[in-house]
Amino acid sequence: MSTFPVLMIVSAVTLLFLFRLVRKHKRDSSKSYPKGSMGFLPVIGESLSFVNAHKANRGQEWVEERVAKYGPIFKTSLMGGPTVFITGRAGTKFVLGAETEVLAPRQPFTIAAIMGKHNLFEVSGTKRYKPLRRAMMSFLKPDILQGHTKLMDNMVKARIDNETKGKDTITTISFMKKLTFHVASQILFGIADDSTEEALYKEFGYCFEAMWSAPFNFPGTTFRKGIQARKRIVNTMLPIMEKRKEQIKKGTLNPMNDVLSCMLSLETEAAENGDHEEPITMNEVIDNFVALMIASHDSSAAVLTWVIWKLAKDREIYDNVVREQMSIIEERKQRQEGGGEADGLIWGDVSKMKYTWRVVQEVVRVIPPFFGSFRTAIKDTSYGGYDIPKGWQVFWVAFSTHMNNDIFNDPAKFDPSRFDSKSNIIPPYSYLAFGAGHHICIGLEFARVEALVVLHHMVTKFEWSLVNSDEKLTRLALPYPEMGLPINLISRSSC
Ligand code: HEM
Repeated sequence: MSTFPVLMIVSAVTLLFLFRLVRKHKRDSSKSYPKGSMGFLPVIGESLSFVNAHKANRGQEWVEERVAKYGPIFKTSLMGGPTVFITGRAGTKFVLGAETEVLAPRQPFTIAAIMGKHNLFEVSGTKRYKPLRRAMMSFLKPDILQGHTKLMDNMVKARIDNETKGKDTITTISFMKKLTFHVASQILFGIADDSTEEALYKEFGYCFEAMWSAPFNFPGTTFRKGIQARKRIVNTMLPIMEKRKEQIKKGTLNPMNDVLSCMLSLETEAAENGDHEEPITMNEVIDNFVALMIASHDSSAAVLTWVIWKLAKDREIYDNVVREQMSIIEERKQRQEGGGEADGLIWGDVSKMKYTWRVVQEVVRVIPPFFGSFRTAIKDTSYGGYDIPKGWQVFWVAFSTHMNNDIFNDPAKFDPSRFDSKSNIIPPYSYLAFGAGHHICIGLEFARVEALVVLHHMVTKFEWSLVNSDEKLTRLALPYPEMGLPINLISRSSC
């Protein structure tokens, strides 16, 4: 065969390639990208240096170094992709207030694989986001949660009594993880059977580890163990969900019983009514069960652990919290004597725990459970004079407003009174412990009630001291005490 046609084809392809390259270069050189370093290694970029700094609780320094060098908007390469960090209140407002059609939350590969492709974080920016969020919110709104306060109170009290019986030391993080998992299982998901809860607790433990592991799906890897655990979770939950769907259909189960039933009832209703909105599918319910369990219990456990730490460190704050909680007990006694509500906390009691809640808010201002999080540009966009091309990641950072002197006066000082809304107004997009804008945490009210109920029982039952007074903070995604925060418990009856 003559070589001429082959040469012609090769030349044409080469010319086309060169033409495209020049066009791309021209296009790119007309763009203005933020300053910054993409690291030396392709794909890895600056991921290792960021993750190491983050783990050692030097994430803030890592960001501040780059802000000093490149400005409040800088580029880097993280988790396999070009990433723009946007700091400060106006920048945070841009990121968190952006429509999901422009910037959508997307999780790194390992997290998305564990939570499933239909989870709320992954589907934002698609038409499935709104019906799913609505289904969850129908249970998580305050007027529905009110009805569950008593049950939560009984459950928390019983679990704390049981888990501390005969013990004078507990490891706070594992104690709180089990407690918040228990509350989430029963109240959020209606799982009342202890052995199912225990089995799920173990499986979710593998899932957590896998979410932050290297994405290698080979036998024996942490990621593979998480994927297998997820499969077992699905196998455990599917028959439970099928049974519950039947009960809702027959009218023997109130769909407002828990968030899982809310999602299942929408599936049932939409399927029966032939609604034009596509019904929520079983796959969507299961993925969002996994995502909600992960979103709900670990963050609450981390927050409670740091509040316990703070209360052990700061006697004045601790005394103020104790005073408020003891007054709730006093009021309850008076209520009972007057023939009112029987034993136990009710919604009205929780609403009075204003100081304790301000302490929690201040703890998560100083130690935000989420350092920040990713968005992905769904289309080309720009901010602050810089272009952000489609596909690039954008990262918002909580401390950049939490530690800003212009927003929080003397930000290094621990001062719960900043959250007293009568004397202070915190500008929008400044306090980011629970996010802000379109994706603000839907579990905030649940987390608030849970934290207050747990703290009520802890401070009215015990005094405590830290086993290691200088325990360090380490971060995976969430902030954990390096040694799990062991504390010595002294029962109040023996104080
Ligand atoms: C103290 C505990 C909690 C903290 C600190 C927390 C924090 C956050 C933050 C910072 C976000 C925003 C993430 C972003 O914009 O990228 C968020 C979103 C979310 N949280 Fe929470 N959360 C907590 C408890 C809960 C609970 C109890 C639930 C469920 C019952 C929950 C469910 C969610 C969901 C589903 C979203 C995504 C909302 C959306 O994209 O529309 N969280 N949370």
